[in-house]
Amino acid sequence: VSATETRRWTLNDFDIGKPLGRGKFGHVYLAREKRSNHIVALKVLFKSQLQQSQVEHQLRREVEIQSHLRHPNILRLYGYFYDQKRVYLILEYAAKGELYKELQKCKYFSERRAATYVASLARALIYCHGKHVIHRDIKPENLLIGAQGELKIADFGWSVHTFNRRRTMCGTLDYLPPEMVESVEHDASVDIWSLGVLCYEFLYGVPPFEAKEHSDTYRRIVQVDLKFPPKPIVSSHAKDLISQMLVKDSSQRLQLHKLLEHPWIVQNAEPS
Ligand SMILES: COc1ccc(C(=O)Nc2ccccc2)cc1NC(=O)CCSCc1cnc2[nH]ccc2c1
Repeated sequence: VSATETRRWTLNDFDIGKPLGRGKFGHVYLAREKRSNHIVALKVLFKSQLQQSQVEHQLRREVEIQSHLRHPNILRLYGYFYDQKRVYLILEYAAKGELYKELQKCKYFSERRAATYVASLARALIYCHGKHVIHRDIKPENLLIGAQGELKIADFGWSVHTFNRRRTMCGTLDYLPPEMVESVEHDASVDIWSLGVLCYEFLYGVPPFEAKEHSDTYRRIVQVDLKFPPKPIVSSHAKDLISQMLVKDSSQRLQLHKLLEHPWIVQNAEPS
């Protein structure tokens, strides 16, 4: 299923399997490309809904962004096609499923598992930033697990090229950094903040600024009200790394390449 093939895909090229999930704009199915027997995820989007939500341009831009991204920790978009009523995205299938389900099952991850995931996400984000793409939506719901247990950033519903930064609010508040919650200009350092929130949630099972009311979460984010509970026991290296990422002044946040040299990552992440 090489994306370079400029062939016109049609539905007849695929055997459709079980539903994998339901997104806002449509359903996702397991599918097998008939000639290669390659297993993929086929996302079906209804043109009517895309038009209603005026996201066709965003989808086009996203397909454009995705077609240039090739990284082991970024879910591939192999290609797309459409018919009268629907647009079909041919996506990589992540055999071990959704990360947030795994996190719910384990409550929280070991330091080795958390560090391995954080390191692979850091490498994927360094790669994206190198291509002037900031992701801005790094949260458990947007992460999948590949057949070898590797993490895949899977949803580019909100990725933008840095030159046209948008300020629309996306997803839950929990993962947004102060500059987005206060909707001021932002840059690639938003991904470092979100990675810090994710690292905290991997280790404690809950995001750091969680609160009952949106207004309380908002206040805890802008005040960077960061607290480390006594349980589960987490190493001081891990807390030090999180404290260097969840910094209000985006210019003072730990740089992603520095993260890969942090003692907690060096001592705990599996070699890639
Ligand atoms: C690169 O990825 C994507 C690229 C684009 C879009 C998208 O919909 N863009 C959009 C739509 C409308 C308007 C504007 C933009 C979505 C994804 N990614 C997913 O949807 C992830 C889960 S579907 C795949 C998949 C794989 N492997 C699995 N294993 C278990 C479940 C599962 C599920």
